[in-house]
Amino acid sequence: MIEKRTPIPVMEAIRKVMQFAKIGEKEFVALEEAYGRYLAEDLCADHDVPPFDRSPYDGFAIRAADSAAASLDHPVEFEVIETIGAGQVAEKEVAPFQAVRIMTGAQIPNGCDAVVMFEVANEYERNGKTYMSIKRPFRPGDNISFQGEDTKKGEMLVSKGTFINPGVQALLATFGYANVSVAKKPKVGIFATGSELLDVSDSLVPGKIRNSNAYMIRAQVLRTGGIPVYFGKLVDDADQCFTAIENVLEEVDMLITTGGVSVGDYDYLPVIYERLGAEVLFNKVAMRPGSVTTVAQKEGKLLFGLSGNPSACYVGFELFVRPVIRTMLYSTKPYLSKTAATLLVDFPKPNPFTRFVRSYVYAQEGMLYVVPVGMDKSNIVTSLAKANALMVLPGGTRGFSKGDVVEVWLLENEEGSAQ
Ligand SMILES: Nc1nc2c(c(=O)[nH]1)N[C@H]1C(S)=C(S)[C@@H](COP(=O)(O)OP(=O)(O)OC[C@H]3O[C@@H](n4cnc5c(N)ncnc54)[C@H](O)[C@@H]3O)O[C@H]1N2
Ligand code: MOO
Ligand SMILES: [Mg+2]
Repeated sequence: MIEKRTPIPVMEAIRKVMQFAKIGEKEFVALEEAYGRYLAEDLCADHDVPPFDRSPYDGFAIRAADSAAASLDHPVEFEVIETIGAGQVAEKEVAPFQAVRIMTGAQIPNGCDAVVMFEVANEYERNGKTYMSIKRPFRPGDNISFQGEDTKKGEMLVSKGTFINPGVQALLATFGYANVSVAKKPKVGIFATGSELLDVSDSLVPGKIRNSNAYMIRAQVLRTGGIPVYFGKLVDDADQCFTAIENVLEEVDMLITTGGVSVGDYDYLPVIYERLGAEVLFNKVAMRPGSVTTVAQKEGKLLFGLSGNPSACYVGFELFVRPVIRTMLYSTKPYLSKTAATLLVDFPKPNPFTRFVRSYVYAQEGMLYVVPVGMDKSNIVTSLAKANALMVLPGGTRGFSKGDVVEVWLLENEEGSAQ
């Protein structure tokens, strides 16, 4: 007699797992290494940006009041007393009807309050001196990039848990973070179980298949921001699996196994959890694929028993492992980003359990559309290559039609979702 398992709703299963999700630790990395990491602290402006009034153009800095009488018929003349480039500061006092030749990015000289672009000035020499004239008045503030106009000292710029993209890198550099406080990447152990598994470089022999889950999961861990630690594959032998798993538990923040979680004669994970003294949080989820997904915890450390079937394994990772990793990376939005899209084909299968259909979402003329990719069975591997989303069809529904608006969870969107 096999043990009877009671499926629990997906959201309840996720909640159970998340009770054991921990906030991670911090570490410092050089700014050059920070791209792709997650901020461990809020980023606040500790000075104004720009830090001084500066010129947004190449031209002449003037005192706007001097230009008040300028017109087409009566140009006003200024003596050009100095030239400054970006990084230089004017040395001379600017008296009435004097100007400083100034380049983009240079600090506005004291007393000046407007910039005249080269294109609207007429520059000439007379008696060994340089002059320029203009034919229209300028107001104070014309063509000035003001101190603090980008951001003011004390403003919160980016919060803890934010993915460091190239824009965040620019901010970190602007505020002088040669070293950046980032979330330490969690170490995620991986075992693939199954006596049928060949190494990637092996030729096919009768009854055996190549181990694809290990490489898929490695990539999913990397995509999520963790460090995959692949311990290799295990044959379906309870003792060997038990010893191997027990030996590595200390080394990792969480452990993923694939395969061996169902009710087959060689599915040893249930026995192994028992021998480890781990508490099984659930061993059946009302979802397809991945209904056999089992999660256990030992002294707060999560053991994810993902299905051996590739699509079920993939979905199990995204639903249960991803939010745990992202929480360790300080994310307040650890779940997959959620949105809605218009279904482009009929999907007549009824859904006794909530179905996560590997799908492709795309935008066209301001609308989002979704199409399932490949065959919707949990042992399918090829559909995964085309999927950029999971279409979520709630349990208890009778099938969906072309034109229906359905929920989709995005697999490759960095933003994430708070629930
Ligand atoms: N009597 C029942 N049989 C099954 C049930 C059930 O409820 N009652 N559930 C089915 C469902 S649903 C799934 S999903 C699978 C889950 O099986 P396991 O998690 O125990 O995984 P295995 O038996 O080890 O393997 C299943 C399948 O996946 C292939 N596999 C395994 N590892 C890999 C790998 N690393 N790379 C690629 N493919 C892998 C394996 O060869 C099998 O074909 O159980 C159903 N049975
Ligand atoms: O767990 Mo199985 O993936 O439901 O197909
Ligand atoms: Mg099995």
